[in-house]
Amino acid sequence: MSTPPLTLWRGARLATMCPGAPWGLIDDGALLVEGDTLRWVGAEHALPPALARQAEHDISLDGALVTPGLIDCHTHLVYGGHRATEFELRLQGASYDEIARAGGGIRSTVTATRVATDALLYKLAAQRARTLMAEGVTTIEIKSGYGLSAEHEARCLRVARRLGRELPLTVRCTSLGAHAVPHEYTGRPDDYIDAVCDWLTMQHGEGLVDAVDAFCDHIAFTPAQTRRIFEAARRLGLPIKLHAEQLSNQHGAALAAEFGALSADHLEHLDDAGIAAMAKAGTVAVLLPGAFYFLRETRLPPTPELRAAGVPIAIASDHNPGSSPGLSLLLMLNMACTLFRMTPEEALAGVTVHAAQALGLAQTHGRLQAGRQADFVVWDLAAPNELAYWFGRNPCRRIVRAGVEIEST
Ligand SMILES: O=C(O)CC[C@@H]1NC(=O)NC1=O
Ligand SMILES: [Fe+3]
Repeated sequence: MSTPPLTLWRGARLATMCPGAPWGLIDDGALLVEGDTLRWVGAEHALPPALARQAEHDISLDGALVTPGLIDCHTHLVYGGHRATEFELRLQGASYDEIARAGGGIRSTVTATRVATDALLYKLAAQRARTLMAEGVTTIEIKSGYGLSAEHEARCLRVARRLGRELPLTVRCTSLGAHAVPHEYTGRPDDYIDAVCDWLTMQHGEGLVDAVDAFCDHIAFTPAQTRRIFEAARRLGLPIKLHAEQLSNQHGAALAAEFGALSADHLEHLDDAGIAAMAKAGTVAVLLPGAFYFLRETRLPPTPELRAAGVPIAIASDHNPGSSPGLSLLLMLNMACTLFRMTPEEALAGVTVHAAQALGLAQTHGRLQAGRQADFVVWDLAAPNELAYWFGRNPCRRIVRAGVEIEST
């Protein structure tokens, strides 16, 4: 079998995000790409001449900044309809909780999603994915959670899987049946949890699931109900994640850590016991500044305490129609610094190294390192801290995903 061609990208300022230097920075760097993999990464002067001579393509980047492909590790990209009217109601004083309890919120998007055709759900989700991709996103996690029945949850996961097949994008699918109780199960949450556990087996059998998630909060599911979802996931050998401590402290993060969760997400109400449990389990804290901002939250996630405890912090868009209808992961970098007081380097690690870890991709994605998938972005920027500094500007110049340059849309 013929070996794939080697392409040399030289004259780059590499923010490798590898340990050893801030940003893993290599000023006069080079990448050697073989097929979909990084074959060599380092200072250009150290590149073995014999290896350089094998390159069929030689591209000079004139000192441009290059980072790993960006990873959006928490989205709800597949849904129908929108919630702009709810946005107006909240501006007039209604709370997110009140709207949800009155049957709006997630349930209203479930209604719109169930009546949407597969073709429309795919078209809408693909448009959203391409918007994220235009900013250098090469990996996206996509949750279900707006179908809330065996049929419609599977439909949404199939749409997500199709995005990974048809777009130059790595897609990880997360089953989030325990997002809300659908109207047909009103007053019967435990019966609904039974149904979710049952259809999880079918989804897994069809290859639709990479991880399982739930919404553990006072307006959603209890820790006991969440535990049943986790036990079903464990029986299927599926990793878990959790929407935890977003609106109240249900000690969901500690429960997620008990099950060795890949991540616990939101975390505005996370306490010291939850932080310690996450640190011990190696569970990633996924912070979602878009939801914090859009819901006008005031309680900050405990970033200093997470940092002190050594809990890896990831940042994601949480794109969804109710709490975070934004499609700019770069803006999330700025918000992570401006609102959550993370450093620009922590924010970039949050959408590369730590986001990869939150998706179970810690060995293959998130760093510019030999042996990893060749996902990288060339930026019209000189310094890596500019990525969190500029907002409302897209400085992405060229995107390579799995060794193939993506035509900018
Ligand atoms: O409002 C929605 O449609 C989803 C909101 C989203 N889901 C969740 O569990 N927390 C959130 O912020
Ligand atoms: Fe979410």
